[in-house]
Amino acid sequence: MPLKFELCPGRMIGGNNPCFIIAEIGQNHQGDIEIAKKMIKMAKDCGADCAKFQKSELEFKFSKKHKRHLEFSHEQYSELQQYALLHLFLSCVFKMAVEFLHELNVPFFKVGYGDTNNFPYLKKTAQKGHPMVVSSGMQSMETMHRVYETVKEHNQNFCILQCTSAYPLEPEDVNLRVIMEYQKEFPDIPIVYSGHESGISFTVGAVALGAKVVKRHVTLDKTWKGSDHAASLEPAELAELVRSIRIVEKALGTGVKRMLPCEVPCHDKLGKSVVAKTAIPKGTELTLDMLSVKVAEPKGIAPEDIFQLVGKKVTIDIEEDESITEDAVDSYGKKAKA
Ligand SMILES: CC(=O)N[C@H](C=O)[C@@H](O)[C@H](O)[C@H](O)COP(=O)(O)O
Ligand SMILES: C=C(OP(=O)(O)O)C(=O)O
Repeated sequence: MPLKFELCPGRMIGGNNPCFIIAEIGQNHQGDIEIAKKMIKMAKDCGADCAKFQKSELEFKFSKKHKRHLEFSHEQYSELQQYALLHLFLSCVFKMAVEFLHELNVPFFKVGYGDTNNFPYLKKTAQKGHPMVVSSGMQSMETMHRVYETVKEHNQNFCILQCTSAYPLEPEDVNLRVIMEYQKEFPDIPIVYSGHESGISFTVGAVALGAKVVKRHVTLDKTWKGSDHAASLEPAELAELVRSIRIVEKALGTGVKRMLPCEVPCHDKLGKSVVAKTAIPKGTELTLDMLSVKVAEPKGIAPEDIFQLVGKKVTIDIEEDESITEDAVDSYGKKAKA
């Protein structure tokens, strides 16, 4: 079962692939297509991997008067998709939108937390066969198990994201440890983080914990009217988030623990060796109380090998504080170490 899959054409996620960074434009375009285009360009310029919108079919979601001015038409979405200079995808929020987004052929489907436990919708979305990112805001682990089973039956390429549905999100409610719980509960899918906090630190922390995709709301101005702006990143913050994530990814390294070439100067200066605690005449059989560990020149036997010296004879006279080198010990060396 894949821990990695292609979320957008040519862009794998999961495993050691770079974290996929989604700039959520959502409804922060204020219903103005020119602002929407500006935001797509801004997301690209800041280094995000994708700009995301939310497509709702309002008659299925809300009563008649609800914020109609914030919703673009199908034609406008097609125009935006043409405009998009980077991978654009649109989140689907209700049944009819699934059909439209399928027609629009967006690279992947995002299920917002408002629909995560809407199982008929989830199944229908999964059956469309596009890769999926499913939010877990407002849900329980039990529901997320049902979500996993439901989607998995129809679609192997999906990920689940940790999200707390509060704007702006306070540190004590972020619950980044859920990322690790999901990694244990759902080991064959990538885990994702969607943040509604202000600032970038929790999102960077989520990447350090293994989030393979992150999603943050973005805005051109946090003071604009609307519920999401305050929990959104302005361009400079988005750019900083991308920079920080890329640095943290480098810092995550390989996980292989060994002395790295960059540590050699430090080891040359501060690495310790086994030295003689007192003068040791040639032919003496070594005991632990004859040995000490110090920074010494030249380097001698490494401290971790000190016990292997016990019972061995020295082949030369060794002075107090002098390093004990391999050459000075009878039958010491590779064979003794092995
Ligand atoms: C569930 C979902 O879609 N949530 C989205 C993602 O975070 C939000 O952007 C909402 O659309 C937004 O907060 C709603 O704002 P208003 O309360 O102004 O309609
Ligand atoms: C609600 C959404 O996002 P999230 O659940 O990640 O906050 C969305 O993508 O529309």
